Amino acid sequence: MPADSSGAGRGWLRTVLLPTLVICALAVLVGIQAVNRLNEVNAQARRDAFTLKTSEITLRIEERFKAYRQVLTGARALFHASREVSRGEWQTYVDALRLPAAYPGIQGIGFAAYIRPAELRAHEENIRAEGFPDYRVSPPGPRAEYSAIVFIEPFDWRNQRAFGYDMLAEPVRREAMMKSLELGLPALSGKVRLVQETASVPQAGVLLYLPLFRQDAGLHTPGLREKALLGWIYSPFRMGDLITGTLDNSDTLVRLRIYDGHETTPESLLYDSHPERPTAGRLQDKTQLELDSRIWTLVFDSPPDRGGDAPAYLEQGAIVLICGLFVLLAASFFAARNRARELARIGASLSASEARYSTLVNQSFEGIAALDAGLRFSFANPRLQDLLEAPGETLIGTPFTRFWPDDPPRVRHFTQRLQQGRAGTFEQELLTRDGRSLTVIVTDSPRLDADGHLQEVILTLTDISERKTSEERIRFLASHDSLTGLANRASFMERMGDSLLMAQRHHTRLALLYLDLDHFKEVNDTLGHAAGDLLLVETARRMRQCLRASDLLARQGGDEFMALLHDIGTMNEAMGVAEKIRRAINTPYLIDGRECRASVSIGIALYPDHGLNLDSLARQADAAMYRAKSIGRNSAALAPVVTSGAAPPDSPPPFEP
Ligand SMILES: Nc1nc2c(ncn2[C@@H]2O[C@H](COP(=O)(O)OP(=O)(O)OP(=O)(O)O)[C@@H](O)[C@H]2O)c(=O)[nH]1
Repeated sequence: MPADSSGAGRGWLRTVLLPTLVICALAVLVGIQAVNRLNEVNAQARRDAFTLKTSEITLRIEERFKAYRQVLTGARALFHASREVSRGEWQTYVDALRLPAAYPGIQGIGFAAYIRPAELRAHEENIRAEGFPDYRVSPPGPRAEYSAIVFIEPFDWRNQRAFGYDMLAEPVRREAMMKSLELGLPALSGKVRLVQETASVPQAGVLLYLPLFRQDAGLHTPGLREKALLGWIYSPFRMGDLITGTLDNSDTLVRLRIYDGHETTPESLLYDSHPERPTAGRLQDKTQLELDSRIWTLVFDSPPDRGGDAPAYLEQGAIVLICGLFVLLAASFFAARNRARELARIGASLSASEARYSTLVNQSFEGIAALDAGLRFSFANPRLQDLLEAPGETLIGTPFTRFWPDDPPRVRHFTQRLQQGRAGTFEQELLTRDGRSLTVIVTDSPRLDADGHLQEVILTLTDISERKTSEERIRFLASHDSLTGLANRASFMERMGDSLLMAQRHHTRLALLYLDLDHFKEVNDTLGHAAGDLLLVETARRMRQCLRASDLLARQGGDEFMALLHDIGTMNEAMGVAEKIRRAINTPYLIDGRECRASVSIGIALYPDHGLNLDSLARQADAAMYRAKSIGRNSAALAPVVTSGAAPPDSPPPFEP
């Protein structure tokens, strides 16, 4: 992996993944806490609702018994009101109570008379005399005391099964009856099978007894109460009917089991609302209810779980979803923040880079420009504007080649090369807006689009005008005399070599002139060196004027000059040119406002008359010049004619002015 991509990867881990994982972990913790808390709250709410429901049911059973007790108390009042209660009155009273509708579960209201053994026979005869010839107290057999159900309304077939039944003969009933007698209060029996019970699935039964005493008897001791006892007003209850009638629809979801006493054994089970439920509910409540001297244990079980608590799971799911969304939001937030930071960093880097390049471009000593696809300026840095002497606003949109000298083939080649996307570097002469010429090195870099079309060209222009001038100057100085501008000796000799070759080929005559100013030292000494220079320049100019354009003139050094005359016909012709020069030099000068005079001594050597090569001709001309000096200066002298190897024409004597 490249270093920068691994660096970017580490940055992403640090700025996006890590904080997202932290948020994720926090979200999971918070989510777990929230789910746990929600579960606790839900469980507590269920517990509270369950407890409320069980309290409600307990209270309802208690209230129901209060009402039944009231019924018995009402019946006792009937006895007290009419000293002797007839069977008809009893029936009327019970009918008025509308038992099935108003008191569900109650099997009837009865009266069981208390019978001492001595009264048993009379009792049975009295009842038989009322129209029940088969009446007898059951079960039969001698006992210490008897009771017998004499009234039981409604007197239907079921209750008639209990008619004459001695409840004292049965221990459970007896216990309740004796308890009520002992206390003088209502007493509830334990679990019994009612005499009236005939169902194949019998319900457990209980009976509620209220003792009835003679009205005017003292009752403050058990003995007095026993003496005054007439019997018991009582009600038999079928537990199933009793409790089912007590509960409403919402109660039936709860499993209620009622046990007689403190034990919760199958034997003591009085009622089970849902015997089909094998297991205990998630919530269970147990409470003890004291009802008329009897303890009932009520066991409540919550409804069984049916695939969980849907609303709670929905809420937990919502919390998990919110946590997930929170994590996603956090991840996208950190990623977006990272992207924004990266963009800001790139933006800052681009700005810095742009500022850097802008400075470089604007301060560059090179001309820098951008051209559009039509090779028109779209940008030009200040240096280029200076070079072309054109401000930016006039430059933008102007074709680059407009600054070129008229050269259509060169412009065409340049354009084609760039359109092909080929970069190049070349030297180009430019004409500024003001017409000044300058030489630049152009480096171009074209940029093509994906389809290969030219989009832009970046140009760099380096002004080499000064360098070119210097080079030309150096080249010039290498071959010329700097004071007079004439060719120097080396250059002269080189060109003279060429001239000799031409003369050989074309059989023409050349004349080499050595010219030395006379007494030039005195000029320097009297007028000064600068004046001497001016005189040298002027003498050189006058010499040049005396020559044809094709003739060569050079300064050998000091006050010595050389001239090469081409196509010389005769020696006199050469002498004529020398004389012309002599006279021109001898014409007075005005140097620094002062008139002065000069003269020159000239030696002449002809090709091929006086020599066939450079050296011999130079020697001959030099010697002739010294001869001219020696004969008095301000004159020209011809070299002596050489007889061998040359074709000497006429050989004139030294020329005298
Ligand atoms: N002003 C000036 N003087 C120069 C230059 N080059 C050489 N000279 C002087 O020119 C003089 C040349 O002297 P010569 O040729 O030796 O002697 P002359 O005085 O000309 O006398 P003759 O040649 O014998 O007539 C010297 O005094 C040099 O110093 C120059 O470039 N400028």
